[in-house]
Amino acid sequence: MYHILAADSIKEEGLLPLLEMENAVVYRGQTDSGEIPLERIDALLVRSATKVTNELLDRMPSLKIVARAGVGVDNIDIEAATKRGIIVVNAPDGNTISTAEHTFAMMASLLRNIPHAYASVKNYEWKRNQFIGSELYGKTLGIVGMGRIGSELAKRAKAFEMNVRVFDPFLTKERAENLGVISSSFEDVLKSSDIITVHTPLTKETKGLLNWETLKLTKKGVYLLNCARGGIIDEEALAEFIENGHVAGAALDVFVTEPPGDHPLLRLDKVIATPHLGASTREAQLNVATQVAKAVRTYFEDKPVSNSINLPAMSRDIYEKIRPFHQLAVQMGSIVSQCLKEGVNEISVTYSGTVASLEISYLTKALLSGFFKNRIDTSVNEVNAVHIAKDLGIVIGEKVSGNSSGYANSMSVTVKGDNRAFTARGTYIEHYGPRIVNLDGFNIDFHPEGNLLYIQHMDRPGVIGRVGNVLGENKINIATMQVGRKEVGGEAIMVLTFDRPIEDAIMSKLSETGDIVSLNRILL
Ligand SMILES: NC(=O)c1ccc[n+]([C@@H]2O[C@H](COP(=O)([O-])OP(=O)(O)OC[C@H]3O[C@@H](n4cnc5c(N)ncnc54)[C@H](O)[C@@H]3O)[C@@H](O)[C@H]2O)c1
Ligand SMILES: O=C(O)CC[C@@H](O)C(=O)O
Repeated sequence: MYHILAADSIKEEGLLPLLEMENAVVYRGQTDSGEIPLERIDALLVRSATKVTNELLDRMPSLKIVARAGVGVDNIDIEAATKRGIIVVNAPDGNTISTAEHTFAMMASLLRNIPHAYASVKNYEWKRNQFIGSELYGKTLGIVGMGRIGSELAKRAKAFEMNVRVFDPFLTKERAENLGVISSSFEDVLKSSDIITVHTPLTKETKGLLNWETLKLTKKGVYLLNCARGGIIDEEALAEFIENGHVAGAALDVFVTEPPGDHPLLRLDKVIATPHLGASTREAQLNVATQVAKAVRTYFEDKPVSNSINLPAMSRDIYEKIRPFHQLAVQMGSIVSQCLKEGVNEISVTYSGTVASLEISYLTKALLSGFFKNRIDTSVNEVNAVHIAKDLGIVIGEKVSGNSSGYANSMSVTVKGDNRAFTARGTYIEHYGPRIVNLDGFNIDFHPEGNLLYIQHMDRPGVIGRVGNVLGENKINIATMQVGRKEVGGEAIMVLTFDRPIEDAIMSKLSETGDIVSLNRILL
């Protein structure tokens, strides 16, 4: 049974994909209410109120997925989640239109004094001269951050015949042309805009993007808007620039601390504000809740989850192509881990043939998860495998090669330890499934599954028979057996599969049969 917590008043209707699951129980409530069995929760759905901190994650040891019903994930400690192997997903486009419309409404309200005029009329006043505003028509709107919301806002501004200048370091010339906007430098946007609005995520780079220095570059009488995240415009600097008359007014939907309490900006008449309402429409809330509920359900159904923040994005089509190799990668990681029983310093994976054109970084992560599974206590998966490798000081290599050794596709992994290295090569053959075709330089061909025994021995008459005898005497049935050698009379290998694991006592007997170099049980 999966235990799912939907916090932060996520729209109930959107939870339907989860409520319909027979093997899930959905709790509603806050993580700090004391009423939720946090230690049992497998999936956590949040909006912006819940802060998914390292401490909260410590109290949720069963957590596997955090789903943010919205865009910004700055309320989630992604690093801490990733280290624990917790997948983080968001709903990136469900509230785009709502937020763009809200920003537009804020802009119009600000320039036409609507909140102030409304309050005055409600106070039975009729002061028409006091609320003279400005037209949007012909004004230059500077948009900082031309992603989903910035782009939708630009379209609306164009419809109002505004000039749109934008700054986004990742905006291509072609996209700017398609949107009919002028792509400029940040400085140029600051200097030329009558109204500036920010639509970037809150990151180390964007925190205080508009600050004491950059605000000086703006036009006197500029209007500023922040419907993205508190702190992108430095709040203290903004208050000062409004008070000294440089900034004509500001519209804020977001604050560094929410709710902002008795905030200096709220005492200023030229500031209009809403309580983080950008995404607060029925449509957006249904969209984002449905998107994340579907993502969580998909995850529990063991299917690829789109919109993951800490895994490569993958469509269903791409996943279907990668799926067979994914299983092979996990098995290969596990095989090399069990065959080289010592600390490793380096793991290098080489892809060739058809697999090389797929999302190989995902396969490398899968291989690492297979490698670490039997080595460390922490639950390890594609999300945290690279972190774990880094923490252990293991160097990860990943490359594509033109040499697939005659196979349509091939994956090869070499692990280097303090004393020796070990290599395995695998391939996926249509209708046959995954095959291991080389172990430690020996050509072989076996299906990587179940209880295996990997024996390195001298290529001498009688070795195979003696191994068979020991197993037969101990009533162990050999399911399959493959042999490989490099040269006659040199070293050779056997890979045997069984219906049950081989006990320690039998391993000792096998090691004593003569001409055995090494024995390794492999459990896949
Ligand atoms: N007020 C609300 O309720 C509400 C609702 C939704 C989103 N948001 C906020 O709006 C932000 C934008 O949302 P979106 O869906 O458009 O995201 P997005 O990822 O589509 O767009 C963000 C854009 O910012 C650009 N960017 C990043 N760093 C930049 C920098 N230093 N300078 C200029 N541009 C930079 C990126 O290239 C990207 O194009 C979100 O991160 C979220 O914090 C707020
Ligand atoms: O949950 C909300 O209402 C806010 C969402 C918004 O800030 C976002 O980043 O998507």
